[in-house]
Amino acid sequence: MSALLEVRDLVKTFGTGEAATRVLRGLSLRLETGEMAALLGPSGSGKSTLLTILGTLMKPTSGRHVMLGEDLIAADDRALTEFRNAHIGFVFQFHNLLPDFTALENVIFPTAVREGRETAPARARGRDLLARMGLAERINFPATSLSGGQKQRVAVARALMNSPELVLADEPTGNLDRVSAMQVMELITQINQEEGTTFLISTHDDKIASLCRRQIVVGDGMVTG
Ligand SMILES: Nc1ncnc2c1ncn2[C@@H]1O[C@H](COP(=O)(O)OP(=O)(O)OP(=O)(O)O)[C@@H](O)[C@H]1O
Repeated sequence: MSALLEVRDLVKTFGTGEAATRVLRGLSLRLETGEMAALLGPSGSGKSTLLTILGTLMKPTSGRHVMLGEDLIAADDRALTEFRNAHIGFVFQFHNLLPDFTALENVIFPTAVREGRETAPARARGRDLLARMGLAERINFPATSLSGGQKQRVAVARALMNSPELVLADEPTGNLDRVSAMQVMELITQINQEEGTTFLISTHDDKIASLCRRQIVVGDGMVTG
């Protein structure tokens, strides 16, 4: 395996002066290509902050951040947006689907916006991903008519649309019942194994974490295990 990304000595401080909160305190982490890792740690330990930085949605106060050989600290906003669109997918606890759009429209919408139109290859990729998520029968159903677990599977398909090397998932099963959570994890595992997509999944659930080959524990703003 080779390094997909590495962060070193990450510090993130929110606010200034007496109100300053140092959330990350010199965190270092390396993720190899093809890993499937759980991100664990108590509430407030900095998991979401770390995922936001790894997703290039926010820069750290200081530290190094390299992914696919690119120095993301030096990159400007435009370069970061391009990098993120090409290489990183996101799944959140709340799926954020557009309620009046169908499952397929939700999956291809971000790509269609970026490309300025809906292309036939994008529709084909969207259909294929939804079929792999077990949603072949639901492709043209509006998002509102889907169950919580089905919506989250649409969100996973959306994250995979551009074949990202890295998917960051912030408590993707936090809002699901056990059966739906396991289905989502099975599909993630399958994509990880078949396509070599790297997943970093934050969770409070030990059962979910145990399905990942690696467990990364964050405590007090650093990796503790
Ligand atoms: N934009 C912000 N401004 C100020 N403080 C923030 C901001 N974002 C996060 N924090 C603080 O940083 C700390 C870590 O938050 P973060 O959401 O990263 O933790 P977490 O480990 O993901 O927690 P949880 O498991 O509850 O989701 C918290 O104390 C939070 O209040």
